[in-house]
This record gives sequence, C-alpha cells and structure tokens, in this order.
Amino acid sequence: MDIWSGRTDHLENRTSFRYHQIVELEKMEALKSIGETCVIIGFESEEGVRRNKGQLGAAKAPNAIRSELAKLPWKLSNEKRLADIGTIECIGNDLEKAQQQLGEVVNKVLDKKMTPIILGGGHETAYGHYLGVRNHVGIEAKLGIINIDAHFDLRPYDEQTSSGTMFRQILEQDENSSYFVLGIQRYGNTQELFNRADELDVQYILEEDMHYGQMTQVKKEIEKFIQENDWIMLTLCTDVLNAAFAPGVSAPSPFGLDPSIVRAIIKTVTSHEKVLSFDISEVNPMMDENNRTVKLGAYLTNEAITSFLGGRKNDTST
Ligand SMILES: N=CN[C@@H](CCC(=O)O)C(=O)O
Ligand SMILES: [Mn+2]
Ligand SMILES: [Mn+2]
Repeated sequence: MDIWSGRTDHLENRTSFRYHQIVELEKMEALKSIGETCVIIGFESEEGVRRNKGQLGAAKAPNAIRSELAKLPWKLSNEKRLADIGTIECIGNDLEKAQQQLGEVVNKVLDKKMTPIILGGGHETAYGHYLGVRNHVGIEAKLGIINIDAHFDLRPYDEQTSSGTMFRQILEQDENSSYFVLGIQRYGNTQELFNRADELDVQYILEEDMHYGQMTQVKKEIEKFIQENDWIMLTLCTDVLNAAFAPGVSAPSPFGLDPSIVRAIIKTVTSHEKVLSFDISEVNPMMDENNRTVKLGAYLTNEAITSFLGGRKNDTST
C-alpha cells in the first residue's frame, strides 16, 4: 500500500483518478475474471545480470516502477481493471527456480484470460516470461518473441544462463519459436553475436534504421512478423533507450532510441490481439539519475497497459 500511493484529486470522481486509486492488490487465486484485466507481477532478480558481469541494482526496479505508475492518471472505463499480485523474488543464486516460478504465475494469469504485465528484474525476466507463455499456448503453436533491445542476448549458456543468454536458450530448445529484435546497436554486439543471430535466423532491425521517417518500414516488418506467428510476447530491455533518457540501466546506450520511438513500437505491437503479455526489464534504480529511467519505464509500461485495455485498434501513431 505504501508503494501504491500518490496525489488524490478527488475521492469519487473517476475522471480524476490515478493508478493508485484503481489498482487491486490481490492474491492470484482470488483474482476474479470480470472485465478485461492487466495483472502486474514483479520479478525481483539481478542474478542474471550478476552472472553476465553487469552492474547490479535491477532487483530494486519492480517496486520503483510501481511507485511511479501509482502517480499516473487512470483514463480507462469502469470495467477495465488493473491488479497487482505481488513479486517473485530470486533467492540467493537460484535464478532457474525463480524463472520457473515466474513461468507458473504467467501461465495461470493467461489461463484466466488476463494480461500479464511483468516488472523485472534483469533481462533474465524474459526467460521466465517465455516459460509461462509457451506453457499457456502449447508446444505446437508458433510463438513469436518481439524484443526491443540494444543487444541480441544470444550468448552461449554451456556454463550458466544469464541476462545475456535467454533468446539462444529459447531458440535452441524450442523449434516453434521465432525471434525479432528491434533497436540493435551495431557496436553494442560483437561480430560473433551478429553471426550467431544469422545462424539462428534471427530477424532484427538496427537502431540506426529506426529513427523518425523510418517508422513506416519498421511497422511493416512488425506486422509481417506478427502475421507469421500464432501468438506474440513482447519484452522491453530498457537499455535500448538513449543513455541521456535512460542512464539507469546496467549497460547504457549512447546512441540508443528516443523514448517516442519506443513508445510507438510498444503501441504498434500491443494493438494486436495475438499479443499476450509484456515485460519491462533492466531498469536499474541504483544507476539512475533523478529517477528518470524509472519514471520513463513507468510511462512506457502505462502505454502497454492502456493499449492492452484501451481497445487495441485505435492509436498507433508515432
Ligand atoms: N543483457 C545483455 N547485456 C549485454 C551487456 C553488454 C555490455 O555490457 O556492454 C550483453 O550481454 O551483450
Ligand atoms: Mn539490452
Ligand atoms: Mn537484453
């Protein structure tokens, strides 16, 4: 309750409401299947980042993002709901167990026909997210993973998995999955990783091809990828954003994308009925400046939530 707090302009007039006035804090079992519902799930983990030799702090992101979301205006009608079912914590170094637990919860939320909104955590969050979605849709379904990220995250995982290995794990273990990354930094990934992406048939768009004036082509490629798959999950690695707007990440990108471009992609993707779920990962409050990355993360999460709940078809403008 302390986290979900903010300014109250009016106690009854719904047009004055903010997130903290409508969010339902519930145990998962008690979630009632009434109306369209987004369900927040926190994933307090930075074990993947630690294993990937990154800067620690991402485990503090779920509550930090909740605090900023709490203050935002809620502009959806009465029957649209937002619940928060709490946080899964990575205990010690047992990332695999935490990812399994996240997968179980995501699967249960999807089974209730609700939309999981996962607040990571290092980008290892995306693997737990995937486990839940795959379980829900079944092994035969064509599952497309859209990742908005400066990095491929296709590192080898023979010794251990990390925040740099998830999509290689998925592609090598799951022949019915496909992977599309938007925002790749040419100099944020070694040539070896570009070669690996080609070998694994990964589709990607470089950051330098995603600026104003290039979005028609980007949206066309997103549409095509969505059409080729039965179901889609969306993951956002916050280091795709320009470091001036998002300094609070483990590996900041000096040439990263503008927030408005990332917002446009989120809106475009979540406007499709095939898109089941969203995670935001890699926000690192310990590396942040004046909370600006946390706040931007909350605003982008708000875009996903309002697009999922707000009639999906409407607003896909840049
Ligand atoms: N999650 C991914 N992280 C990047 C880190 C890159 C860097 O430290 O510069 C990766 O593994 O490629
Ligand atoms: Mn990244
Ligand atoms: Mn990543």
